[in-house]
Amino acid sequence: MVPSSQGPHVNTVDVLLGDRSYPIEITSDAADRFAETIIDQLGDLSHVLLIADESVDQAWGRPLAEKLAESATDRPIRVSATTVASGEPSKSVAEFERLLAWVLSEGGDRRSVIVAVGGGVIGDLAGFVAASFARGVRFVQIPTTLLAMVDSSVGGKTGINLPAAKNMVGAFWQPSLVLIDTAVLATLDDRSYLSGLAEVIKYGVIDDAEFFGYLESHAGDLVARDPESLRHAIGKSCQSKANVVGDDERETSGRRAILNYGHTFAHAIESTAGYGTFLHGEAVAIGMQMAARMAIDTGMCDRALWERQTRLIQACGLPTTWADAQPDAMLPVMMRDKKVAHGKLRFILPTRIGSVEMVGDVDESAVRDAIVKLKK
Ligand SMILES: NC(=O)c1ccc[n+]([C@@H]2O[C@H](COP(=O)([O-])OP(=O)(O)OC[C@H]3O[C@@H](n4cnc5c(N)ncnc54)[C@H](O)[C@@H]3O)[C@@H](O)[C@H]2O)c1
Ligand SMILES: O=C(O)C(=O)C[C@@H](O)[C@H](O)[C@H](O)COP(=O)(O)O
Ligand SMILES: [Zn+2]
Repeated sequence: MVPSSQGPHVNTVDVLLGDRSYPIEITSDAADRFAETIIDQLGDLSHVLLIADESVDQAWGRPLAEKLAESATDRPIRVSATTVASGEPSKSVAEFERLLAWVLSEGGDRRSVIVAVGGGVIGDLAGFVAASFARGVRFVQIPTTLLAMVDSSVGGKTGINLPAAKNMVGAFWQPSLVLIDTAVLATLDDRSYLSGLAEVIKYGVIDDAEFFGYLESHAGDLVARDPESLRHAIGKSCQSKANVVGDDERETSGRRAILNYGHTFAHAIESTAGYGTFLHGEAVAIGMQMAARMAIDTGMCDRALWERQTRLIQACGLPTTWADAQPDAMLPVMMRDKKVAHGKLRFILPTRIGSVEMVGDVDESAVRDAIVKLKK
């Protein structure tokens, strides 16, 4: 991304959904232009409600709020701002209710626009507030973690957790705009950063064998946050997700369910370990290993896939096993997965690198075996 006299280079990926289409703008060192971009792209904008993760508020939330208030001198914009405590426990009914009350007390109405500044927790939570308040107001995603840049800010799945079921309450509600500035990642700790690489690896396994090969040869660069490899990985991931969501916005045809690879296990890992014990990406890494293990054991894929996936996950500094995994605790939680149909679990399992299938009618013993085999 080379800055020029016209301003920084912007790589745009479009999510094509008819009248709900929107651009994902990927830039570096351009966050000071976000206020202008929001004003230009959203048009009729009189009130912005900015919801930021407390850990990025000072560096990114407040400066954006000030710029928004200053930018439109001809047509002043009222800006309200609040913060949310960092971490998965904030994706709760209590925090959702607090934010709805806050929007109301700030005089929010159907013309208000919610701007989410943070990782997947803030995007999911603030997006659900946007989907719910006054039966839906527009919202903008400004992702500040790698995971949010490559996955959660795109596609319109918003929601919160119930104590025993991850993402169980929510809505499909598309953002009007996604603004990514990779410079924001400079303050992200290594554990949270690496967690985002799990969802990047997911796109390689489910959709794009060539990209998987790229990740194998650039894992070291990505772990070291090499800017060029990072921009490539973010662009490819957003394009894969945009294609899938464009084909099946609400997971009705089954196509979108491929984005759930590893997630039936991952959500049970997050929930049974206690929200916040594992970062989402860490649980997805272990969940993809459990799913690949099931695929080998049921003859759906060969061992080579398993070996390549294991090596890549490990090269990205992510866990591949969970010593405390308890099938008896995980199975009841898995039965609340949103892919369950007619009381039966359905899994996304790989057939080869770049291709997965939805599989129903899996024996419970195969699920238990996969969990136990990854219990090291
Ligand atoms: N909606 C979707 O399609 C979708 C997709 C994938 C994941 N998710 C959800 O996203 C959540 C995980 O997202 P996440 O990994 O971004 O976690 P997160 O939002 O909890 O962020 C991780 C940590 O990084 C901190 N942080 C964020 N940006 C920072 C920055 N720039 N500098 C310093 N610290 C920063 C946060 O305070 C937090 O402690 C999970 O709840 C998961 O279910 C949703
Ligand atoms: O966008 C999707 O569709 C996904 O499945 C992306 C996942 O990475 C993400 O974790 C999502 O929130 C899981 O959705 P859920 O429907 O299983 O709760
Ligand atoms: Zn995920």
